[in-house]
Amino acid sequence: MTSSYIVNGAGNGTYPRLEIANLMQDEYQFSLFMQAMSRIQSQDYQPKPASWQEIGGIHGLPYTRWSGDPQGPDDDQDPQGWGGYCYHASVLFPPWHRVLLLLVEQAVCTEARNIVSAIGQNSNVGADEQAQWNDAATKLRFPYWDWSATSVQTTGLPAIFETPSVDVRGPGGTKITLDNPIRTYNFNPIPDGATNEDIAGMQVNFQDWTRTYRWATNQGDQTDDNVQELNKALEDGVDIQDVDFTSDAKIRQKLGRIFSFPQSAPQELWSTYWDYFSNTSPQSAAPPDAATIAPIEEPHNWVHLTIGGDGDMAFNDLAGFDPIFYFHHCNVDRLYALWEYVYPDYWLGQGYYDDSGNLVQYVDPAGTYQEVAGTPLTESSPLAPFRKSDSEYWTSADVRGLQPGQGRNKCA
Ligand SMILES: N[C@@H](Cc1ccc(O)cc1)C(=O)O
Repeated sequence: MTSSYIVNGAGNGTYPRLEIANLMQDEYQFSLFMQAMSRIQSQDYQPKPASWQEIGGIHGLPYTRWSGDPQGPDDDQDPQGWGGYCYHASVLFPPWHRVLLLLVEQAVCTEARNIVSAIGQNSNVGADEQAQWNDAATKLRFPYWDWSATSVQTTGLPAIFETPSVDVRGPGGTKITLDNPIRTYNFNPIPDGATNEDIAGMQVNFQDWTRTYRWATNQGDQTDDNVQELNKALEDGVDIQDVDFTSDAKIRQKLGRIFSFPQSAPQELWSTYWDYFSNTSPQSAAPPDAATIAPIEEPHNWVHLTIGGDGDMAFNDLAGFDPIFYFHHCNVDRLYALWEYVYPDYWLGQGYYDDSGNLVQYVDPAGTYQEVAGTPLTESSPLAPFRKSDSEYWTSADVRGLQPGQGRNKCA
């Protein structure tokens, strides 16, 4: 049997994830990041579990096993329910996506180190320059896009996400021109199960579209991103039939409410507050301030819709293929880390307390590829398909918190 692809993050010590604009200031890191992204998106990239096609396919479609977990089940365990691996509307929403980010970061940083090793063979590269590349490969982390910055209201989506080609620094002062790997992903192949449909009067053609789109313009061969419409949605919001593409100002306002939790709630409400922070469909009874707090998942959903329009990011099934998904989730993960720092006690643990003081377990609301709906969820539930060893999956407890003593947080 082929072995599992063990997820252990970027490696090489602890370095900050940078905002995309800051990453671009570092020519060496930015070059390695963009080259590594291009390479993992190429056809037949090896190792296969670290290829974009495979990583992108974990979240939603295709409803098949990720090649990094060959010991996982062969089939969708709950064909009536959700068929991807991701958790939404669930207490596991923040930690599951945290581990997905460890995987994509590992794939990119590993490839960046491969690029730097090859530079080491290049006789036009002197010792000083080699040291710069080595340093960049050590420090590189997956960048985030701060959609919560006020500048987004006026400048919209940063241009780097839309420019068709990008020049980066090559070895020995050369220039490398890349098809921009963070603008779109070219499917290889289009995921099984992708459909063409009419959604709120917008025709989406996922079964035919050979690449990811944001606010896809028209159809057939003419399809492209409609950045103007995307930016209009970010700046002012757009309503199409019943779908609300929320403006960035409203998204930011909603985000503020995730930091309006009470500072020191009684212990029996700790898990309830996690429930009301982590997801849009809490299972515990509403705490006293339910009307003023908000879950991180909600502004997160709005960003998906506003960036995607009638394109991939707006659909759980396909969002994971658009490169911007991971910049968005890196920002969500950053906000989640800040929240953990402010509210270190609030945590799902083993469940919540009901009115009679009984401990009640959360359950998986929708099922996943690996799990049937109704399965109990605790801090020890496996976050499939991510393995921390051949015999164990990562758990939420493993990736909990920034405070000393919380979780085991061993990801360097
Ligand atoms: N389905 C979410 C938005 C969303 C889209 C894609 C995702 O991966 C996640 C969330 C909503 O309608 O609010």
